[in-house]
Amino acid sequence: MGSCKENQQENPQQSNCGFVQGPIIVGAGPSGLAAAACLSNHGVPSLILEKSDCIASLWQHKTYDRLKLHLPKQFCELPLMGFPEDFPKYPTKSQFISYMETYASHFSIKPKFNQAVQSAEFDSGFWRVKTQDFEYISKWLIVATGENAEPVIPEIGGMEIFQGPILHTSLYKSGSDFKNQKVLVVGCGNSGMEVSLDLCRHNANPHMVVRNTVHVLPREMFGFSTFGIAMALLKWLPLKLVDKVLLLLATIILGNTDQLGLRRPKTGPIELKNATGKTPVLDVGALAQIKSGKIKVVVEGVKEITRNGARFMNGQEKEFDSIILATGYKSNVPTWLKGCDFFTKEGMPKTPFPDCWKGSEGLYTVGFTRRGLLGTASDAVEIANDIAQLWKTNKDWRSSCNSHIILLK
Ligand SMILES: Cc1cc2nc3c(=O)[nH]c(=O)nc-3n(C[C@H](O)[C@H](O)[C@H](O)COP(=O)(O)OP(=O)(O)OC[C@H]3O[C@@H](n4cnc5c(N)ncnc54)[C@H](O)[C@@H]3O)c2cc1C
Ligand SMILES: NC(=O)C1=CN([C@@H]2O[C@H](COP(=O)(O)OP(=O)(O)OC[C@H]3O[C@@H](n4cnc5c(N)ncnc54)[C@H](OP(=O)(O)O)[C@@H]3O)[C@@H](O)[C@H]2O)C=CC1
Ligand SMILES: O=C(O)C(=O)Cc1c[nH]c2ccccc12
Repeated sequence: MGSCKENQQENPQQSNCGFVQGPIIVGAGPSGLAAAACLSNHGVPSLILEKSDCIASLWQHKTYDRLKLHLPKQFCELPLMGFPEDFPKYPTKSQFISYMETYASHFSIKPKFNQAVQSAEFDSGFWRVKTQDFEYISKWLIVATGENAEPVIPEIGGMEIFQGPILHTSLYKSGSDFKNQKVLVVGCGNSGMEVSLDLCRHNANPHMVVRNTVHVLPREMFGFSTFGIAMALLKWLPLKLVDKVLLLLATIILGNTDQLGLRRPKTGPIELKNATGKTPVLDVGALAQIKSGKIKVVVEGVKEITRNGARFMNGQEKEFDSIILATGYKSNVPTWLKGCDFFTKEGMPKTPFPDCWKGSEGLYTVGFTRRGLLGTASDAVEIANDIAQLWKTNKDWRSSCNSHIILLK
C-alpha cells in the first residue's frame, strides 16, 4: 500500500492520514445520513465526509424558498425514524431540513464538514480517501454524493455577452428578485415548472423553453397522490399498463397537454423515469398558469444568447431581462472516484436497480437508484445489513480506540 509516512517525515508533528473505524461515507445528504443511521443501528461506527458546512446541503443551500416535497411524506422518510405526525402530507423545505437535523442528532451522527473528497482509490485492500487536508483509510467506501451533485450548465453561445443575470435554478431563491421582469426559463422539468410558477406569483413574466417531450402528471388524482397510485398499481399490474392507466387519468384531469406545447414522450412516465432518470413533472399549479397564458411555452430550443435576450432555433429573437437555467443536475463521482469501473462516465452505477447499492472491494452506493428518497431508504438498509455481517465476524476491525479515526504514527 502507498504510505503517508513520507509526508509525516516532512511534518512529523502533524499526522495527515489515518484509519477510520468502520466505513467512510462521502456526503451528508439524506443518503449519507440514512446509511450512517442504519449502520449505527447495527453497532457499526462510520465517518461521514461532507464538503459543505452542513447536513442536507442540497436542501439548505441549493433550493428555492417555496419548495415542498412533491411526493407524500411516507415515500420520503428515511429508515428507522419517520416524519413527525403533525407534518403535512407534503412537508415544506424547512420542515424537511428540520427532520434531517432531528434524524442526525437522534442517531448522534456528526459528519466532518468542509471535507471535500478530491480522490478515492482502492489500494492493497483499503480505500484511501483524500480531502484537501487529510487522507482517510478504510475497508469500506460508501458513495453518497447524490444524483444531483452538480448543476448542468449547457454551453450556449453568447452567454458571456448577455447584459442581465444568468443563473441556474440551484441559485434561485424567490421570484421577488424578478418582479416585472421578462424571464427566460430554459428547461421544463420540475424545477423549470416550479420556478416559472413562482415567477408568476411574483408578477414576473416567464417564458419557459420546452425543446423536447415531457410528461406532466397532476400531483394528485381524486385526492390520492399520483405517486402513491402508481406504487399501489405496480404491486398488481405490469409497468407498461400502470403507465397507460396514469396517462389515461392524467388526460381526464388535465386535458390534452400537447395543445399547450407539452408533447408527451412515447415511453410512459414511470418506465422513462426508471430507464433514464427523467422525472415526470408532478404539477403543483404551473399547468393552470400555462393554460391562462401567464407562463408562455417556447417550443423552439435556444440557438444563442444575445446581448438583450435569446435567439431561438427558428431564427426568432426575443428580449429578456434575466435567464434562469432549469437544466438539471449531474453526479460528480467521475471527478473523484479513481480506478474503479463500477460507475458509468456519467457517474451512475452500471448495475441496475435493485442491485446498484453494492460494488466490489467494499464499495457501496446509496441514493443512485433514480427512485428518489424511497431508493435511498432501501439502499441504506441493504448496505448496513451487508457491512454489519462482515463487521460482526471480524473483531480485528473493531478497535478499542474511542476515536473514529486512528492516526497513523
Ligand atoms: C429541488 C429538488 C427537489 C427534490 N424533491 C424530492 C422529493 O420531493 N422527493 C424525493 O424523493 N426526492 C426529491 N429530490 C431528489 C433528491 O436528490 C433527494 O431528495 C435527496 O436530496 C437525495 O439525497 P442524497 O443524499 O442522495 O444527495 P444530496 O442531497 O445531493 O446530498 C449529497 C451530499 O454530498 C455532498 N458531496 C458531494 N460531493 C462531495 C465530495 N466530493 N466530497 C464531500 N461531499 C460531497 C454534497 O455537498 C451533499 O451534501 C429532489 C431534488 C431536487 C434537486
Ligand atoms: N418539488 C419537488 O419535489 C421538486 C423536485 N425536483 C427534482 O429534482 C430533480 C432535478 O429536476 P430538474 O432540475 O427539473 O432537472 P431535470 O433534469 O428533470 O430537467 C432538466 C430540463 O432541462 C432541459 N434542458 C437541459 N438542457 C437544455 C438546453 N440546453 N436547452 C433547453 N432545455 C434544456 C431538459 O430538457 P430535455 O428533456 O430536452 O433534455 C429538461 O426539461 C428531479 O428529480 C426533480 O423531480 C425538482 C424541483 C422540485
Ligand atoms: O422528486 C424526485 O426527484 C424523485 O426522484 C422522486 C421520484 C422517484 N420516482 C418518481 C417517479 C415519478 C415522480 C417522482 C419520482
